[in-house]
Amino acid sequence: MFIRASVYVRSFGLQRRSFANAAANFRIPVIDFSKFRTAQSDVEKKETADEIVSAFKNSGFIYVSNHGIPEDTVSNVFRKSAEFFKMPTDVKAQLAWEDPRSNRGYVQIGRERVTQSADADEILALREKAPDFKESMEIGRDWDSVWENQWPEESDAPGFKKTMLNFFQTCHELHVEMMRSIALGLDLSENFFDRKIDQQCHNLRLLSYPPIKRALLDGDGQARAGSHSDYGTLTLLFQPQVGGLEVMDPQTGMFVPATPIPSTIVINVGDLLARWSNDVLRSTLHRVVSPAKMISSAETITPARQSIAFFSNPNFDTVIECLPNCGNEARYPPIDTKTYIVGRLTATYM
Ligand SMILES: O=C(O)CCC(=O)C(=O)O
Ligand SMILES: [Fe+2]
Repeated sequence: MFIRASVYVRSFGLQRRSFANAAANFRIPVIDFSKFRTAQSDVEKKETADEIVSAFKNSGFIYVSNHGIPEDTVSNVFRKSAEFFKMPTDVKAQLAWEDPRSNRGYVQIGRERVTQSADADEILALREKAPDFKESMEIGRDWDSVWENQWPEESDAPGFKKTMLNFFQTCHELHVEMMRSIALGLDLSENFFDRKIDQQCHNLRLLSYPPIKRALLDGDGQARAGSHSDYGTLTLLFQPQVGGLEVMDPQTGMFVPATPIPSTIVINVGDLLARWSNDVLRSTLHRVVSPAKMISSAETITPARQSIAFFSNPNFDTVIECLPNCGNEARYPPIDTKTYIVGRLTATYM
């Protein structure tokens, strides 16, 4: 099954215009992952793996249904996340994100400006002019020998830590299965990635986008999250019903809404997996803007939005170099995961 991309796209000035034909070929397919997990034969497994890899080659994004994470689990994580962000600002500020090598803690509105730019001055100018209008809480593996998570007091956020740690593990397990499907889809052995991704060097990000005047959000260059690609291997994105996520159609360069589909997870390829695959798999630009559907034409406030992103990474010491079956000539020199990820984070935070 394929979802038709909406006919609405935005120019950078964020006015809506209709490009029905131009956007018509862009598809984010819905993949039924139970067909992979419960496949009766290798042939059956490979069929789903091929579907996934084909989508990652084309759009870089898929919706995954029957992913195995119970709805209750996801709604509980959303609930605990909402409780966290409701804590007083000074309590959250004590948990502040401090170091890109740790990438853990609370990030207040305006500290991050995601962008494709690698130029420090340009990023600073963007951040001053139009910071991302969001706050986030970043959580890493809890047993790291150097970096500690910034947990709130149990009395301030009851059950928060336990919920998030369980969810971290759940997402890790799904990501391992996904990477197995990618291995098969690239004609590698199913367990090719297993030992390279087993140290859980991931980042669970809780996101909260406060209500904001639509006119402000639609201002020049302003967004809830500016146009960017993700850094790691795969991002598992749990979207709310409030829309706003848009994905760039690589053929036309236009952004199209990735309309929320209940019970699915949006999964996209990050830059490191694109690099690992010698650009066979696509890391696609995306952003979060005010949702396309207005409650009424008189609506002036964009409703609050919450989302949960699990950014999965290879082990920090895994060297990323051109995978087998991904072309004869490597486009990029080898790089270890830690150098790459910490470098990207250093550029986007202040
Ligand atoms: O909130 C969302 O839906 C997407 C967020 C995102 O793309 C990111 O944090 O990298
Ligand atoms: Fe993203």
